[in-house]
Order: sequence, then C-alpha cells, then structure tokens
Amino acid sequence: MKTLCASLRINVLGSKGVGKSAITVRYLTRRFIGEYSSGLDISYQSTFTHGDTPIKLDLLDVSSQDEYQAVCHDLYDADAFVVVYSVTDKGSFKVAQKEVEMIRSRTPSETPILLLGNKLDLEHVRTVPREEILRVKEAYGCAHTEVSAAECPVMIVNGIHALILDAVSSLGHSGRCIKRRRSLFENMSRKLGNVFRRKSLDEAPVTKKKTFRISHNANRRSV
Ligand SMILES: Nc1nc2c(ncn2[C@@H]2O[C@H](COP(=O)(O)OP(=O)(O)OP(=O)(O)O)[C@@H](O)[C@H]2O)c(=O)[nH]1
Repeated sequence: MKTLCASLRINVLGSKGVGKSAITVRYLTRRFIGEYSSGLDISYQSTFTHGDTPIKLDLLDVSSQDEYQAVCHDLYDADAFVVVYSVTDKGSFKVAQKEVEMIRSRTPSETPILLLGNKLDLEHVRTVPREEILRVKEAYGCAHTEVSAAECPVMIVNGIHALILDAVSSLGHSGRCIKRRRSLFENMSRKLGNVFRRKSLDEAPVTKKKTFRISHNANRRSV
C-alpha cells in the first residue's frame, strides 16, 4: 500500500436551502458507496486514487450564511469549490455570484470552481435566467452545470468528478500535491472545540446553553 501523500479539499458553498447537503451526500453515496466518513455533519472524508497516487478527499458542506462561518476560517481555503444555487431562487443565485467573486479574490486564479444549479426538476418554476448564469460563468471562468439532487444524482457525480480532475491537475502543476494537510474535520473539530470551551466559560452561570447543531448521521437530510 502506497503512503497517503496528497490531499484535496473541496468546499461546497451557497445559501441555505439550495440543496448543498443533498448534493454532497448524493455525490458521496454514489461515488464512494459508503466508503466515507463524516466527522461533523458538514465535514466528510474519503480517499481515491488518481493514477498511482492515493488522494485524501476532504469535503466541507457549509452555508455561507450559517453559524459555522463564524468559526470556519477555512471557507475559502480549498483546492476547488462547488458553489450551489437553486434554479427556483434568484436570491440564491445572487449569493452564489458573491461567493464566486470572493473565491476569485481570495484564491489562486486557476482554482477550479463549479457553479452548480440545483432543483432542475423544478425547471417549470425557474426564476434564474440562463443569460445571467452565462454572464457569471464567463466573467469568472467557472465550470457550470445544472442538476437535480432529487431525481438525477448521476449528473452530480459527473460534475464533481470533472471538478476533481481539474483540481488534481492544478495541484500537480503548482507542486502542492505532496503536502499533507490537516483535514477539515481536524480543523473544524479544533475550532468548534475552542468555541465550545470559550462559550462554556462565558456562559458558565447560565443554565440553558446555546449549542451548534451537530449530528453524526451523514444521511440526516433526505430529498
Ligand atoms: N425539488 C427539489 N428539492 C430539493 C432538491 N435538492 C434538495 N431539495 C430540498 O431542498 C431543501 C434543502 O435541502 P438541503 O440539502 O438541506 O439544503 P442545504 O443547502 O444543505 O441547506 P442548509 O443546511 O440550510 O444550508 C430540502 O427540503 C430538500 O429536500 C432537488 O434537487 N429538487
């Protein structure tokens, strides 16, 4: 067995309710058939081989608007990004566009981005105009596809697989591929752990503590 020497981070971003979790879990269950683990219900790990090289995959599924963002400095620290919007929600596309802008301003220019429209089964109630999508796609150099996590997981697997190949190739070129990075789970656990410790000190006299929603069930949400 070869030593694990490369790691790839993919962050799945977008506003709440667009189907990020559905997409992430559909992708993992189809692609890795159960061979993945979930530390928090937003952080997933698995491995795959590319040529001869085993690659450790870290996937972070995090809403750009939720409470994790406050503790997650890694939002834009990834090798590739999936930015999700819903074809039925114009607001989610505006958020996606902002995310793409942020990624382009904070990461190397060759960082692969997949702009992913979800809920294509609801095409008949589409509100995001195709011309607008094309404009963003061309302006920021993203790959683009539209899928239905509910009805056609194969399209998700194909889209993310192409993104991963792109990411592996740009990692290879930039020579970062041999770096063993701390996994997202390790990072997130550490950061959430710090927050909990800080919170429990701050809130010691209060009986009812505010907690983050953490579950160990990767298939928590269904479509
Ligand atoms: N019609 C339809 N509904 C979908 C699809 N994908 C997800 N949904 C539904 O959209 C809702 C939100 O899905 P989630 O996967 O929880 O979305 P999310 O982006 O992870 O949301 P947050 O956890 O709030 O950030 C759920 O009710 C899903 O069942 C899809 O392809 N088609």
